[in-house]
Formats: sequence, structure tokens, C-alpha cells
Amino acid sequence: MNSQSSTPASIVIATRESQLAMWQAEHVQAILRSRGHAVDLLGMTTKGDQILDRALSKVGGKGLFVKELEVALEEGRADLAVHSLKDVPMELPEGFVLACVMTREDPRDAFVSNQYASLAELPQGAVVGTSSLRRQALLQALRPDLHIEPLRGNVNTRLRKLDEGQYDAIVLAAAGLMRLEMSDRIRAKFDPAHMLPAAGQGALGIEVRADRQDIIDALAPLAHMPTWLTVTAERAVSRCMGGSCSMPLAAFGRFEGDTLHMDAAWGDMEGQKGLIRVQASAIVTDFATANALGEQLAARLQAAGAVPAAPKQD
Ligand SMILES: NCc1[nH]cc(CCC(=O)O)c1CC(=O)O
Repeated sequence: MNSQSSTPASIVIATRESQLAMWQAEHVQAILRSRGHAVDLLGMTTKGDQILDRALSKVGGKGLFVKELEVALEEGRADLAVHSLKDVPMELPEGFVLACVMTREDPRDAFVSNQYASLAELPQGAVVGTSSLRRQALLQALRPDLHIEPLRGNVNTRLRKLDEGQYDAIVLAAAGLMRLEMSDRIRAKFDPAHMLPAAGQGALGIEVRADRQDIIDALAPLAHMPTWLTVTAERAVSRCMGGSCSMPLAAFGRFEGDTLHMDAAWGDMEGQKGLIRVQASAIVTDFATANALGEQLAARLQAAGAVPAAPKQD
């Protein structure tokens, strides 16, 4: 397909149909409309069945949901996809790029419970729901007495399971609850110093085909550079650790002037090394310095005993 560089007549956003995904797509739709673009949504039902074999074999990466949207981009049925950056694999499949990263919502994790106001108030041996290995490792370091039980599903499903009484508390990203106007469910926000967020948590990234310069140009004004640089450093930690959702890994950065202060944590799945935490700071002004800082954090994690997953060949 030819590379296009004119202003697009109308822009189509591919989106999953969960409430959070729809909110995120509509958010980008509203911003683009306010900038004078005509924007439509292409809602896509669940994974698998809509993926054509041809395209499936071409696209790599992890999340099936992300893949499905990429197929729509590849086939030209849509122009962009909005993702929670936390769910986007560290390496996009060939032919796709992040056109921009937008302003970050609250990056913290939220403590959600119908009986207890905070983690500290949970009784000994209370049951906390999360399927995130990162949250599990960090919670266990804070409160070794807690019973962590798996909790899957979208945000609404997880809240329903809490309300049914299966857990004393659950941990969710504050950003998701705030976007869905369910901040009233948040009993406490964790201090990132205790519950270090996942790389990219709370930030939205917009994925496009690398050859769609017209869309990349249209999205340029939506970029928030401090967020983009911060999540670039966070994602570099993850990439260097071979991170995926099957590794308990946290990476979080915040700017103070030009200096990006970073924290990272890695949890030992076998439990022997416990939780390894490192810090580093550097002046970050571009993607190269952001990546270098993330790589330094990953090197420090490994020097302290963290074990990266099988290296990627590139
Ligand atoms: N893994 C699911 C997911 N992906 C993004 C968010 C929340 C929004 C965000 O972090 O941007 C959530 C829910 C959660 O972790 O509680």
C-alpha cells in the first residue's frame, strides 16, 4: 500500500467493546473531532474468530486483543487503535508504530473494598483478589499474611466478584476506575513507593500502521512528551527484562524538571530472592536518553539478582 501524506477525510478508530476500551476510543474521537476531523468507531467483538489466518500469521506480539485491532489496521478497515499502554507488548509487530502517547491519568494502583478502608486495615489472612504477578509480589512484600487469590475479567467483572463476597479487597488501576466514573469505589490509592505501578500504567498509546504518515501527522498534537518519555523509560526496563505479564515487574518514572527519577522492582517467582528494588535518575530529554535510563535500571535489577526472561533476538 502506498504511503499517504494528505489530511485524512475521515478517521476510523478500531476498538474493543469493553466499557474501558470504548471510553478510551471515544476520548480520542472527541479530541480529534474538536480538531476538525470526522471520526468513526469500528467496534470489534471478542478475539480469535475475526482474525483471518493470513493476517494472524503476520502479526506477532502477545495480547490477542491487540492483534485483532492490528488486523483491522493492516486491512485498512481502520486507521488507528487506542490502547492502555500497559497492555501493549514492548515490541510492536513489524509495520506498526506508536504514533503518540497521551497525557497520563493517575498511574497508581487503587485499593478497593466494601469493608476496609486501606491495606493496613485488612485483618490477618484476609483474601485479596488480583491476577497480576506484579501486584501479588508487591502485596506479599507488604503483607506476607494475606491470601492472594486469582481475579480475572474486565474492570466490571472484577468489581462484581468483589461485591459477591469472594474477596475482602481487590487491587485495580486507579486510571481505569476513574475513566469509568467509578472513583467512588476507590478506598485508597497506594503510594507508588509501596505498590510500584506497571510500565505505562494510566497512559494511552495510539497505534497506527507505520506507512500512514497522514494519520501520524493528525495525531501529533495529541502527544504529551513528558509522558511519552517517561513511559519509554519504563517500557525499556520491561523490554530489557524480557518482561511480559508472566513476570512480576514494575517500573515507574516521574519528572522533576528535566530529571527523570525511576523506580523498578522485580519479584522472584520462586520466592527465594523476594522482591528486588532499584532506583536511578538521569536527565532525560529525548527517546535515546529515556531508553538508556530504562536499560540502566534493568541492568541494576539484574546485578541485584533479577533474572531476565529468554532474550529476544533482534
Ligand atoms: N490489564 C488490564 C488493564 N489494562 C489497563 C487497565 C487500567 C487503565 C490503565 O492502566 O491505563 C487495566 C485494568 C487494571 O489493571 O486494573
